[in-house]
Amino acid sequence: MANRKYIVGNWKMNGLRAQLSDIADIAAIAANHEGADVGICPPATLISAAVQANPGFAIGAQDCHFAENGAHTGCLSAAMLREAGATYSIVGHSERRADQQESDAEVKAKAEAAHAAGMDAIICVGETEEERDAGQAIEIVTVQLARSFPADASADWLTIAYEPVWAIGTGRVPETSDVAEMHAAIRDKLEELMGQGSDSVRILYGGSMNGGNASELLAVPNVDGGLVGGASLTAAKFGPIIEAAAAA
Ligand SMILES: O=C[C@H](O)COP(=O)(O)O
Repeated sequence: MANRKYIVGNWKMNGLRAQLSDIADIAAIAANHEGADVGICPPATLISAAVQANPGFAIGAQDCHFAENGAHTGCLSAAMLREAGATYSIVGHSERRADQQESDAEVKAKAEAAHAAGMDAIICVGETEEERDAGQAIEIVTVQLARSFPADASADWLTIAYEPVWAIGTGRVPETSDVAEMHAAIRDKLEELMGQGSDSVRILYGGSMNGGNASELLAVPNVDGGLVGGASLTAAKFGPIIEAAAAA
């Protein structure tokens, strides 16, 4: 089933208040391209201001804690982020899986916490270069997905992002045939995990997507959008990706 394309910009640890004007510029481009769904996940410090300045534009969080509250210094609960105005949260990004040793079980609990707080969730999965070279990419990613998969999952609130770790921020992009093979494997796994409705869950590709390669990547079967890092930081770079998604 063809899904409407969904493009999310993940700003990672980039952005001070001075960059709120970039979000406004991106929101304006998105408003002119109604054929695609577009959002930005700025640092948590900018969520509230970004939401207030851009009503109707989808601002998300980059992570949330799995607990409702408690002694977790420096962390933010899903309810806090929802109250700040985030309508969805990325969970399980590979940078967090690596830096914070986040387990699949934690990622699952985070997705469930996001949903319980009234947010949608984008669960990230992806293999390392060593795992791909060893021919294990599909096994690694589908097992990661199954173990990170939340209870009561529904396309109404769940999105999956496939991000090969070796393609993130490197300028390297997999062959489209490899992207197609992986997205088909994720689609099959979703059907196994969810049954009916699984074909409506959008599967994003992430890893060095830019204005030059977005059209080709978005044309791959089962690629329902993109999770974009570096090329989402300015309207000049993100605009062409939004245009490609709206035209896809
Ligand atoms: O969350 C976004 C991804 O990690 C992709 O980042 P990138 O577009 O800078 O490669």
